[in-house]
Amino acid sequence: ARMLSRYESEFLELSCIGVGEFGTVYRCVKRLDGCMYAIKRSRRPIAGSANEQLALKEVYAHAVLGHHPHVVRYYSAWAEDDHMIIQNEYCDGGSLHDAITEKGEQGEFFCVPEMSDLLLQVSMGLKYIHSLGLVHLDIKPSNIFIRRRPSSSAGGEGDSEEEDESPSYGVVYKIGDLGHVTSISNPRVEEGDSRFLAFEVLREDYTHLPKADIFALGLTVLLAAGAPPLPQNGDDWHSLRQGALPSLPQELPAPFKDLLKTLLDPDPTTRPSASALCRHDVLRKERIG
Ligand SMILES: Cn1cc(CCO)c2c3c(c(-c4ccccc4Cl)cc21)C(=O)NC3=O
Repeated sequence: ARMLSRYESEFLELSCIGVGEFGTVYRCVKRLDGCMYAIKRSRRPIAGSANEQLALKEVYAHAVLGHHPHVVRYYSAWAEDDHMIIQNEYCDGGSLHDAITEKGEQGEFFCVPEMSDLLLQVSMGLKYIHSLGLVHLDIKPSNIFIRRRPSSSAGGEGDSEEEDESPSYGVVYKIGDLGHVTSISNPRVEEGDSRFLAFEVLREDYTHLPKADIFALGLTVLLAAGAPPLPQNGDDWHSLRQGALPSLPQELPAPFKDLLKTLLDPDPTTRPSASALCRHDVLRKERIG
């Protein structure tokens, strides 16, 4: 009988939750601990190819990034049967892209408190990534995953983190897909999705890379606000990078709209850092009493 692969012997595959050129993602139960994991299986990249670099960056980044409540947790990675396999935390709430699409189908979109919650949580994740000298470079709704915080859970992520772990909507956002992560100081930039790409990165100006993540986060929040799908190129692509906000199906209060404009400022130095966003009073949850 053929030797069972580690994947087959250690995990029970429950369902396929994503297919792309990156590979296939499955929802699995680990037989030993009975916990659920998201496992991505991709063809082993050609030795020495750009894809191999991307695959290695992802695992290196996860190894360095350790544990944070707003970064998808990494458990293991290995190669077998000509495949690369990475075992990550399973986020049961789908991606932010799914959430935006579902709302859009009902003619709904995120309200300002929900967008503030999203912006604050992802800023905390970016603050952590940037504090370790790394940048994500592919921030977008389909790379932000959701955990629906169980109302009264025994487990859940370690509440020991210093960050405020009491999400107002019972939703926890986590930054995932670290395939484009690179070092701030000596960057090897593999451009992410062009719809979220900051103009200065297209021009290969890598002097403010953390601000490229902030720009992509600004466009991500715009989509949550109900903005139409983003252009991949052309005049609309450029006008979004000259400070013009697209028309939104809701009137945003000035303080929030102005904050969003600073995230999308053509000048990266004007955009707030992730750390500044975490302290921003527009995002502070007013404490009751
Ligand atoms: C398509 N897709 C759907 C999901 C579940 C959302 O409810 C998902 C996850 C991940 C990933 C993922 C992304 C990039 C690299 C590795 C993985 Cl496992 C992809 C996912 C991941 O790392 N954790 C996930 O939950």
